Amino acid sequence: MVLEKINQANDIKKLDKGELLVLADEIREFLMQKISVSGGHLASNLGVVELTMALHLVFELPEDKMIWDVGHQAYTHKLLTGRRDGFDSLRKYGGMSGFPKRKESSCDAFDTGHSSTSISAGLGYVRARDILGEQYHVLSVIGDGSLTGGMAYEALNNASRVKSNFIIVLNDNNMSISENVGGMSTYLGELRTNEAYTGLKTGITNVLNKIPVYGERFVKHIHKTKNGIKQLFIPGMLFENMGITYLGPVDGHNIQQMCRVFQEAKKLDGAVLVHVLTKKGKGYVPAERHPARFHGAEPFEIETGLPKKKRVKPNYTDIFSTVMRKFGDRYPNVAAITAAMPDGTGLKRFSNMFPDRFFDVGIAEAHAVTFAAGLAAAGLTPVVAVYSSFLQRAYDQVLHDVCIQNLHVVFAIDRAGLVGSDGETHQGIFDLSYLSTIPNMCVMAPKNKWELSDMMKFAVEYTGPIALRYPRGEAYDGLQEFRAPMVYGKSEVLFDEEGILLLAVGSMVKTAHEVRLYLKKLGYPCSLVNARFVKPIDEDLLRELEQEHRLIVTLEENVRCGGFGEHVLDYLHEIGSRARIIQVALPDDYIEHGNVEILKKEAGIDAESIEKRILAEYIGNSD
Ligand SMILES: Cc1ncc(C[n+]2csc(CCOP(=O)(O)OP(=O)(O)O)c2C)c(N)n1
Ligand SMILES: CC(=O)[C@@H](O)[C@H](O)COP(=O)(O)O
Ligand SMILES: [Mg+2]
Repeated sequence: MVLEKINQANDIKKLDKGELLVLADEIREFLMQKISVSGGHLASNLGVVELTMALHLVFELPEDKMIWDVGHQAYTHKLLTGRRDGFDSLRKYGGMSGFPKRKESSCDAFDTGHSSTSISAGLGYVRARDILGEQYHVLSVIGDGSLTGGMAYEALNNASRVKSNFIIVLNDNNMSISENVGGMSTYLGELRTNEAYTGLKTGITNVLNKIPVYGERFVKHIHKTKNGIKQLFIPGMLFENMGITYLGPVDGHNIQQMCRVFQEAKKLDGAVLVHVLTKKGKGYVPAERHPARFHGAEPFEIETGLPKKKRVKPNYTDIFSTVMRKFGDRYPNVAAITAAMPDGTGLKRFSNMFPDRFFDVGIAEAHAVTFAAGLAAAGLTPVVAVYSSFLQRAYDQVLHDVCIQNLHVVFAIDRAGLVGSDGETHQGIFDLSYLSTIPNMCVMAPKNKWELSDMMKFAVEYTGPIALRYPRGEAYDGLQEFRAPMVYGKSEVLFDEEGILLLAVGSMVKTAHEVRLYLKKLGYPCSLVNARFVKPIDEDLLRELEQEHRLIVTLEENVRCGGFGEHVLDYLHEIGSRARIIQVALPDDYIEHGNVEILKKEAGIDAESIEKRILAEYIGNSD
């Protein structure tokens, strides 16, 4: 196998042309075999096999700095830098990350996970290189979807001022996770289908393929100047007019052609954008046909493309999706917004039924929030459906544009809590903290699937900024007998006893229920309260219950710093409570990838760890 000859960076340079073609096939086969077992970002990775090979043929690693935007497409890069064995533990606890990680390899120049950061980071490298008088190349590889993110434009605006070489590779597969959106996408589409380009491409192919030796000399000759290059390629005037040299479009599955263009790009002064055309899912028919389904794939059968595990119970996203579909009919003023995640957030059904009130704004969370503020100011009821970790992008917009004006924007925050295999960039473990700091904001978390629906109704009928957060994965369908009406700022008492009080938020109500059953078996009376509201906390109830309980345990799937437990503790301190407090929360740290159950155990927020902690505290202080 040719792939076995690749054991470290730059090994690819030792292969001949024939072996390179075999290697591309072997990489695709390898990725399909591994990802069909582990799950992972298949379609994006299949699309960039040749592109990554060409980059590794032209650049020197780790000296040159290669920055992958989002980083979900860096599997071939990992393979070409000696990490083949890591694929057996891909995205597993303690195993290889699904994203570039500086601590994993010296060939990973920058950690990514969230989109549209690569040009800024690359420019930072360029400026530092020049100040320090160092000599290496910097290249940022960004997808067409990621080019819809505001940071990318801010970075291009600054990149146009740089005088030394900086290469931006635009990997254009005409897809984000779903269809790409917006004016830039349309512009790239025009470049792709430009008749003149199609004609020239034929010309280039003729030159390069039919008369290889003389053709190559000819190409070399006219490549000597920037203008010469432009004779071969149609300039992307938008970039050119900004001061960024545009090369392309180039066939992203033709290694030789890409190598030539990258060699030329290396010679140019200033920022240069190489526009590479690829096919998402290339080489695996189901992924080519359904790139969105194979963007982030669960383990699947290679023959059919179908998932290995059939989902029996709905997840929280499904419930949200159903509710939004109903609300579209019931509330004509409700509009829905997503930042490039119509499938992931469950808004697809709403978009099909109510296209006029649905907005996919691209990977633009900050814009999504201020856009929602505008809709709210004008009389609509916007629901921003967004993953917890991506909303981090829009903290100021939530504060400055929504909350200061006390506008009625609903934030439906999915993937709140530990998400698992995507790891630290994607864990949704900070939202309770960062949202609780904002005046006027109301923050809720449902205990089960019915409460998600009730909270959505409450949120849509409320009149100010309001957020509800729910986790990735299967919706909890226990405790269905408890469905007290929603009242602003009021918690729900599930069991009222004495001694120990478990005060749990959202997903942790299920865990607290398990803990309570265990404690009851041991003979300890135990109350259980579903907090429902994290902001404001139910102070009246706390004042009442702290009298009857010697130990109060707060439980949340959020970092301890600034979280629910701290707010409760603060209040209890204020009223001079003498109750003992245990805060069950995540540590002040980033949590790596892995199975959620393992991560919970590691962090001490699983039922067993909590039981041990409570018993130690309660029995140790039982006199
Ligand atoms: C800030 C942020 N929002 C949303 C996402 C989710 N996301 C990951 S990849 C992706 C699409 C990226 O499209 P593109 O850059 O074209 O890469 P492709 O998958 O097409 O190769 C999205 C929306 C993210 N990673 N970061
Ligand atoms: C790379 C990225 O940001 C997304 O593809 C993310 O991995 C999706 O996560 P879910 O699988 O939870 O939708
Ligand atoms: Mg794309």
